[in-house]
Amino acid sequence: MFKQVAKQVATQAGRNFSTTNQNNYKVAVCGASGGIGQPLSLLMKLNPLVTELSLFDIVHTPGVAADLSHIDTKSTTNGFKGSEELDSALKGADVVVIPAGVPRKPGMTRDDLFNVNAGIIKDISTSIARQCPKAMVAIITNPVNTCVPIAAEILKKAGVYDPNRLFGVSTLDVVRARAFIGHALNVDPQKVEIPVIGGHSGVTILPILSQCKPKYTGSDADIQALTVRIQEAGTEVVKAKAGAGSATLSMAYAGARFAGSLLRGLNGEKNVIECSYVQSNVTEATFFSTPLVLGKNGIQENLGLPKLNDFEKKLLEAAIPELKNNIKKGVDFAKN
Ligand SMILES: NC(=O)C1=CN([C@@H]2O[C@H](COP(=O)(O)OP(=O)(O)OC[C@H]3O[C@@H](n4cnc5c(N)ncnc54)[C@H](O)[C@@H]3O)[C@@H](O)[C@H]2O)C=CC1
Ligand SMILES: O=C([O-])CC(=O)C(=O)O
Repeated sequence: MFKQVAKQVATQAGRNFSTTNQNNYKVAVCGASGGIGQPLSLLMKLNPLVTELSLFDIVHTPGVAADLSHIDTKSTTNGFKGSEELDSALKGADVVVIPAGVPRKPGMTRDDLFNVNAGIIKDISTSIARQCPKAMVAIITNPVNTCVPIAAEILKKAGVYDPNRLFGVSTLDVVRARAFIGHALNVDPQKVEIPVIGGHSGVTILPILSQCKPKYTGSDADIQALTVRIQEAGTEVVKAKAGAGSATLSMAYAGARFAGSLLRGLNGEKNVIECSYVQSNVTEATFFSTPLVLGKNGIQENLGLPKLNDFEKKLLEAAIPELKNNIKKGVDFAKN
């Protein structure tokens, strides 16, 4: 009877669920009081798969948690403040989303954030290894290209690293590509499908416009300009915010979409596909974003490189050395 009802609900929702759904997950947000953290936590509070929302930051989390806890959704919300409460915040989490750390100001590169943010990722990863070694970990903190290898090394040192459960969040690049293409083609951006592969900074961001659906019909000059706009979209926001930080609201949306996809995969939904920056043997770079099928154990299948045209092959060639440097910097930091 229960199975029948569950199947009916799944069919009504138009989704392909298995009938062994758990439907109750603990999500921890680290950096929950920040420009991304607050709206991201709000969106996670609205996710029906979440039953426990754990908010960690070094400031303000009691207030953020009290505020969100008055929303009439089923999840409980708890705030944890300061490094001494990090372990409690992460204990038993199924998904950990990390937007902790400093953002860019005009004139800075993402790599300029390394000195502050590398240590933050190291500390949070160390606690993850102790408190929720099986969690899906989604790193938003920049430089993503370097922070993900740092987390991998820390988890390796603790003997709990599972490359299928560690993700760099590059979803905002896909979200932006869909927005820009949708508006250029005058179609609903939600109907646009486009892989954005590589990493998450400048030339390492590779929008594969040749594989866009519906077909992107711009001229070669349009393709060149749109590619650069997607690669530099973060800087566009940093400049527009004029010293008040970088993308927060669009990132919260993108982060909630990615965390939501991790939860849907965990919950047995089929065909959940996202691009994300993960350990990879698809190219010479040992971390690389490609489309992934997400499932109960994280990455179920890496769908590999989409078909590339000559222009995109050149973009890939330019990205690899930069990515390799970014990755080495993270590995060296964590090893020493
Ligand atoms: N992956 C992506 O596509 C994007 C990444 N980002 C990155 O996300 C990060 C956060 O950006 P914003 O929210 O705008 O910054 P923010 O400064 O508004 O918030 C950061 C939060 O992290 C907290 N924090 C600092 N140290 C911490 C620690 N040790 N543990 C826990 N929390 C700590 C701060 O108290 C603050 O509440 C930045 O590194 C930024 O570059 C931003 C946009 C897009
Ligand atoms: O540009 C930044 O510093 C923040 C970021 O990663 C983005 O908006 O893509």
